[in-house]
Amino acid sequence: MSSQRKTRTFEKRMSEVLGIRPDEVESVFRGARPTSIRVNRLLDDERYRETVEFVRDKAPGLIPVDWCEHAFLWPDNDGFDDILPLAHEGRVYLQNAASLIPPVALDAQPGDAVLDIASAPGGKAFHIAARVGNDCELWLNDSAPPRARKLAELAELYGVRYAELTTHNAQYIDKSVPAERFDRILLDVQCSGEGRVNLRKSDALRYWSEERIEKYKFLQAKMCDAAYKLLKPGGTLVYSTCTLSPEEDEFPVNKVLQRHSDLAVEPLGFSEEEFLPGLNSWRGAKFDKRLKHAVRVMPSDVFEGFFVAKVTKAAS
Ligand SMILES: C[S@@+](CC[C@H](N)C(=O)[O-])C[C@H]1O[C@@H](n2cnc3c(N)ncnc32)[C@H](O)[C@@H]1O
Repeated sequence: MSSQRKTRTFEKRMSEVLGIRPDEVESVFRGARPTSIRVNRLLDDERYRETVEFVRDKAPGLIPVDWCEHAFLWPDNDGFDDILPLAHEGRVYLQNAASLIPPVALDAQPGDAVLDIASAPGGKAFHIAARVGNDCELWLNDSAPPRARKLAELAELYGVRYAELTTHNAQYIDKSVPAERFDRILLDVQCSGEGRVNLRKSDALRYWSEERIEKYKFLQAKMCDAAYKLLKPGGTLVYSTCTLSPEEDEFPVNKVLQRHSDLAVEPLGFSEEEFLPGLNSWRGAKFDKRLKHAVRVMPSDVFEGFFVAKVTKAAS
């Protein structure tokens, strides 16, 4: 497909998904989304305080995130060169603010058994560990061995303790890991990445296609089903993507809701103006009404496009 035709296909799809005109899509997907800063709460108290003071001094435009402790929006990314070395020392984690949502939604508690099924490079897993001061039994998994090795290095840098690091394929992970083992599971899957598309770049859609979306859709549904089996009764599963196509967002969650009657979709409990409810239909497919509690993050000057659903399993 020519790149112009691909761009038109993308614009048409995103205009339908976001409820905007095709000619408005370019302005939504026009830009570099700034990184946010999460100060690593696993640092000792003094180093933590020093780090907060340093970043606030070098980046006076920081805005604390009211639903996420130790994190700041950084709209202008002013002072970036001063702050970047802190990331190389494990003192801050730099990522788009949308990536702060899943660990907060997961809300792991001290002592929980937690599995992050697609962990690398580790931003969300490290955030989960930091929220409970390493007081959880954290299992990390990523099917790509080189990425898993990097994850192990970064976990050490950020002072994150984990119980296991495995390289299972998420869609079959239930064959290797005991059933009903975890209180909390994060499934932050590989996706078509539409939330990160910057249409100003000539190769922005190089890896994007509707065929790829169809392929991911079935894989992601299998991953959700495998994750369901590993979740304890009373446990919480957070499913997230950095994409906006309903095939990769509502569809896999809808499938797992259809298959298992003991699941519910919970509201996240915090919000931003970019947070929109999950869809209840898409191109003829109807979704479970409870998916309105899922959150689609509209791309903005702060957030990348993102999707998060918080699913709970009834206690037995
Ligand atoms: C969106 S990234 C995860 C980002 C990570 N959660 C974080 O916060 O840093 C998706 C990850 O899934 C891994 N992956 C891809 N296919 C997989 C599969 N079938 N099973 C498990 N992991 C997979 C990729 O190697 C990649 O690291």
